[in-house]
Amino acid sequence: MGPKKALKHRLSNDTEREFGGTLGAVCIPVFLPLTVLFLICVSQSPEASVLQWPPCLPSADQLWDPLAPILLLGWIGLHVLLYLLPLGKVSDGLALRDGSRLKYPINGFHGLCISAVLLSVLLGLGAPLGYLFELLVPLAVSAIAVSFLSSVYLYVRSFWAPSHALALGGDTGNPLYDFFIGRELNPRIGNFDLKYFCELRPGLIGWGVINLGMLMKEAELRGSPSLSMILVNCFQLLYVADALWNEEAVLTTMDIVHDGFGFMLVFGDLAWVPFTYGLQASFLVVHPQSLSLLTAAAIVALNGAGYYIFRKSNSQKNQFRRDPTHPSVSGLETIATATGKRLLVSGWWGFVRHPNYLGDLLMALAWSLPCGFSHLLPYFYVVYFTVLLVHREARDERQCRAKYGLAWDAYCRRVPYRIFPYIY
Ligand SMILES: NC(=O)C1=CN([C@@H]2O[C@H](COP(=O)(O)OP(=O)(O)OC[C@H]3O[C@@H](n4cnc5c(N)ncnc54)[C@H](OP(=O)(O)O)[C@@H]3O)[C@@H](O)[C@H]2O)C=CC1
Ligand SMILES: CC(C)CCC[C@@H](C)[C@H]1CC=C2C3=C(CC[C@@]21C)[C@@]1(C)CC[C@H](O)C(C)(C)[C@@H]1CC3
Repeated sequence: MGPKKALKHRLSNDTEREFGGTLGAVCIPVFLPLTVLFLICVSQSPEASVLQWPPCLPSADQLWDPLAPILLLGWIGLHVLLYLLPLGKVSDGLALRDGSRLKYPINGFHGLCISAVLLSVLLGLGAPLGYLFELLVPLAVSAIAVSFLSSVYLYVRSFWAPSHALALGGDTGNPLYDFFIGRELNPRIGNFDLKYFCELRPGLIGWGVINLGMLMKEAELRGSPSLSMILVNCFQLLYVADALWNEEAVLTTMDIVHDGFGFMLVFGDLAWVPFTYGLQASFLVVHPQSLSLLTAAAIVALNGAGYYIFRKSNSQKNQFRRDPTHPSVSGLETIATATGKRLLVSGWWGFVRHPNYLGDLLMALAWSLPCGFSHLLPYFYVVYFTVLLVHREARDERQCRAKYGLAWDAYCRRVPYRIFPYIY
């Protein structure tokens, strides 16, 4: 067997399959879109019960509104234009397997600001943003349809990509699994990077706009937005703005460096994030909560603590990976690995092995608490996110052990807890 054939053979047979392998790849694309529709429906129903039987699902006539695909495609089109604007700097991604580095525009925050200005103009002209509440289900249906169509396009075009441009785990030869997990690592049309574009722009900023729509709806119904709604909007907008302000850091995340671009990420970016991450806001439209100033202050403090840990730890690692001699990280204790890269064992990364996940989870809790304790639905994000991050931590751990071998074991002995100190 020639070396090329041998590599293909190894990838088809030995590649460890993620997310339950073929079964997961068949079930997730059916189950998760239904979950999105179910959760929106529950959040808008008077009972808001996730345990209700039969489960709450929108009726056929609620699924479609011709305005939804127009708004969605217009929104994506706007962000394509904003991505192409020659604003901000251009940054290099990490080195690819063939040694080359791709170039990425760092202008997502400009995109957010321009979207905010356009939205303010529309609101000034009397655009009924609160109508997004009624449009949520048809918009989600359109986003799901766009995710499926885009994933088919990505799968088909990946057969024209050279083998070094494929994700290591995405070329197993099983069409269902490869469609789901993504074959091509960095699919591009010219210089336009499809994965990088979807990761931070239409879905993430769309999430902020949907939240604002829920706030306007609440103001329409009750005269003014509630303190709970304001907190949820501010916390989640801070998260979105932070991601775009630190856009360059996304170039070193697992999604960009390691994962192929297939259904999982396309759907995650375009449908899952905008329509499930802000469920607290649509819940609050129908289920108003009263919040004392003291409770609100405690929740703000929790979100602040979570944000501080999340931001500081992500920035520390990013700085260390980009320039380990920088004064802010040069004094930290590290251990050497056989790859030449070093691992931090003091500072945030000496506290637990994933301090950034800890901060993210504290914020997730702070986003749900303004909704009170009467229903489970607002806590969906905390539960889902805990599962996602525990699973993600295990994937990362496997990859780091394969990459760093004994040095990774030494790091684990030195920093025994993964996410929660003394617990996990
Ligand atoms: N809101 C959401 O839905 C989601 C949010 N997130 C957030 O995204 C952020 C990024 O997360 P993610 O991409 O999963 O991974 P991380 O940013 O945690 O990166 C993991 C990588 O960091 C490097 N690393 C690990 N330990 C050390 C160390 N001690 N010293 C130096 N480098 C180390 C390794 O890569 P290498 O050594 O190769 O550099 C490892 O593969 C997190 O804050 C997370 O909470 C993530 C998923 C979903
Ligand atoms: C559909 C499945 C259940 C799972 C899909 C997972 C995706 C939704 C997430 C995988 C990694 C993500 C990241 C962010 C959003 C969610 C997805 C796409 C992120 C952009 C959120 C903002 C953060 O600041 C970040 C660090 C930039 C995140 C990067 C990872």
